[in-house]
Amino acid sequence: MACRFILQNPSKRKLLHSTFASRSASTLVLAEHEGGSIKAQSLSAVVAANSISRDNPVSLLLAGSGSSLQQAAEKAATCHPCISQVLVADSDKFAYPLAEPWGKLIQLVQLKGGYSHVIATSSSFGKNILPRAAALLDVSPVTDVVEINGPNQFIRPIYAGNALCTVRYTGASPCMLSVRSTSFPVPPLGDSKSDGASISEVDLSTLDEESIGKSRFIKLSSEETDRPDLGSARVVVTGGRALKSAENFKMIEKLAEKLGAAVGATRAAVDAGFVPNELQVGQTGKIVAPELYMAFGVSGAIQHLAGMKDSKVIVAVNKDADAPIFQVADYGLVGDLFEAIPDLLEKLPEKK
Ligand SMILES: Cc1cc2nc3c(=O)[nH]c(=O)nc-3n(C[C@H](O)[C@H](O)[C@H](O)COP(=O)(O)OP(=O)(O)OC[C@H]3O[C@@H](n4cnc5c(N)ncnc54)[C@H](O)[C@@H]3O)c2cc1C
Repeated sequence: MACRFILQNPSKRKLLHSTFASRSASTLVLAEHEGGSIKAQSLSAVVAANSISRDNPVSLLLAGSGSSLQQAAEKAATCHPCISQVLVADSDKFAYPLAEPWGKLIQLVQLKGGYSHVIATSSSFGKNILPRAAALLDVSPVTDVVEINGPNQFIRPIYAGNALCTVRYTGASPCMLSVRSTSFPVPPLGDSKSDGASISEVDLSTLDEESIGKSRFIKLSSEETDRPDLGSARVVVTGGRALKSAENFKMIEKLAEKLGAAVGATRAAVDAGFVPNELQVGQTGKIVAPELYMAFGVSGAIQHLAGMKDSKVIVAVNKDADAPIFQVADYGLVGDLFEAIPDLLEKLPEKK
């Protein structure tokens, strides 16, 4: 499969972009930050950027407002030797990741910096922002990349992860990519031997209210939890429809608590109202690849496997010996989860 473009006005495009093949690589990474630090997923995007070519200066774009943005920028400047500069867009307009202002920001930064590649993670942030920025830049993004083989060749899953497709990007610059963070291991923070990248403010004077768009942030509803983030947890405990009720699903939560794990769910469990949508793992949920994935009462439908089959060790408990989950499981127990989970809870030590 090749990415091709239908150019409505090719001469106009030439003003904005040099052709992809003629440029040496330089990459803009769109980074997310929280509590004064870069999110681990964004560090995966840096690792991905670094694998495009050896000589590939990486610029990190951070946007938001307040002191936590500046803290994140300072940490980002030393977090990986390939980062040559950190660009900071400090404005209330970027306090929340709305696609409209972010799209305009990326367009502004790209037109000034002329990057060959723009990379974000395939998180809800990247999925929201990248397509709008790509439309503004008149290019077609390559999404869900799991492997990078040079500046214009990428591997991405298709058919719910049942096949891998090699994409040769033949379009104009920038080549915009969203990458699966689970496929690009995160380096430890602060292990850079370099003195640190330069930090510069993005000149936002040309971004007026009108160009920013009409969307407004209203509110964010999120659950306060001490549990690790599902997308980056080392251990995930998932429950399926077999749990039967939200009350029973609490067993999964208790087990996760004892193991210091994140909680996951199948779509059937989410649709039945046992847990909120943000816990769904799979094709239309989160993609995870923890060191240990434990699945209780999960059949292993193809759409669920698409979100977890790259986990290092998979443990499945299902009373049906023919359940497809056992085809990907490293350890399987044919049995009743209503016996297995209480047994585990009893035998596991209390979390300190
Ligand atoms: C376009 C599309 C996108 C989708 N996206 C997703 C997605 O992102 N994520 C996702 O998960 N699904 C997704 N689905 C749905 C998917 O096809 C399955 O329907 C869903 O994953 C099934 O969830 P489940 O395994 O919990 O339920 P079921 O398939 O009903 O399986 C329940 C399992 O529990 C076992 N069981 C029952 N009782 C017990 C017990 N007491 N002890 C132990 N085992 C027991 C049964 O043997 C069975 O294997 C999608 C579907 C479509 C069409």
